[in-house]
Amino acid sequence: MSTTPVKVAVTGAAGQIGYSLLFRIASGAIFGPDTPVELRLLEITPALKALEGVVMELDDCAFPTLAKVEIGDDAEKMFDGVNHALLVGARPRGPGMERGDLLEANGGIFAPQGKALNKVAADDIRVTVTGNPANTNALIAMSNAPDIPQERFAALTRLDHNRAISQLAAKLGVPVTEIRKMTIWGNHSATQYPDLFHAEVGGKNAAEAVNDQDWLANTFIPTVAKRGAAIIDARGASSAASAASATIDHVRDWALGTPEGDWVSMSVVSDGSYDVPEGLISSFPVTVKDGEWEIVQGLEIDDFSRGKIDASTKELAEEREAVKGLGLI
Ligand SMILES: NC(=O)c1ccc[n+]([C@@H]2O[C@H](COP(=O)([O-])OP(=O)(O)OC[C@H]3O[C@@H](n4cnc5c(N)ncnc54)[C@H](O)[C@@H]3O)[C@@H](O)[C@H]2O)c1
Ligand SMILES: O=C(O)C[C@H](O)C(=O)O
Repeated sequence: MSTTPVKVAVTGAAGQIGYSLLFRIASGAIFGPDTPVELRLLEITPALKALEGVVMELDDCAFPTLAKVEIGDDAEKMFDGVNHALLVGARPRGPGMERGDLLEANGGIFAPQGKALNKVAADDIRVTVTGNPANTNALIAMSNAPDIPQERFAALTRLDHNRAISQLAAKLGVPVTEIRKMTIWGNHSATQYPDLFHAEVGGKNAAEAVNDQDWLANTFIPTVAKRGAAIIDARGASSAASAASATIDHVRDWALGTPEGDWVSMSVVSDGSYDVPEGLISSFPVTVKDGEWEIVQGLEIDDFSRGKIDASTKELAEEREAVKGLGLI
């Protein structure tokens, strides 16, 4: 086992997602069995007692890969020297709300956290935002951290990506392992566009394998895009274990690379690729090598897909204007 632990900060560590996420990270699910991790857990002051209980449970697991755990309510202390920051801590939406409705309540969390990361994080810091509205919260954190390269900020659309794979596999009666090159475009919101035209099933085009435009447009896309709301409706609380699992998948692939012949969906800063306005944090198909992501280039975008991508990025542009208005960027 290597001796230098990877330092991973998790915010909102006493919350629902935290309760799934921490144990997976500590058990080596991101960096593997030979890399120790040090956890830095940030919470608001009233949640620190509950967090102490979670740390007692982490201790009781005796994970060989867990080198150290620190907890606290001071972002600058918790983020000091961290290599990965998983920004989960934010209020979840309730029934009848859209994620964008959380902008005012949650946006304010990400400006000071961006500033703290800018000041004290390690030079190789990578920041993943799970807390909603994830894309615009990532934009806020990025905009408040001018010394960290913009490419080091990402928002989570891996849960949507995994949901899309699962729905497609169920429709075609194939294992999820048959599915490659799934893409979520745009915002982690009801306007997101899960794209079957570039996905593959057993090496063949997924839209052709489905051969049912009505299912694709009127069942598949809304089922994936509204899955979060369906879970809130059924569970009375927003997705937690699946969100934690997607966060693990996202950080692992960012750190260790994407598999040959496949790509993943990550919300990253747009360089204008696919006519997504520059500077927005929008979901794209990406490959990762040596810790650096690249947007997959050269995919043909037909009129149907164009309309869907434009609708979602228009919403992201509106969210950007809203947080400008709130003075957060
Ligand atoms: N991107 C995605 O795919 C996805 C999926 C599921 C949930 N989410 C979002 O993740 C967020 C967390 O969800 P949850 O179910 O764990 O919520 P939760 O309410 O159970 O936990 C949130 C935790 O964040 C803490 N917190 C609040 N402000 C903080 C701050 N400034 N610093 C540190 N911690 C702070 C709270 O004390 C709480 O313990 C929500 O915004 C939810 O909507 C995103
Ligand atoms: O839907 C939500 O509000 C939670 C999360 O973003 C999800 O997609 O499950």
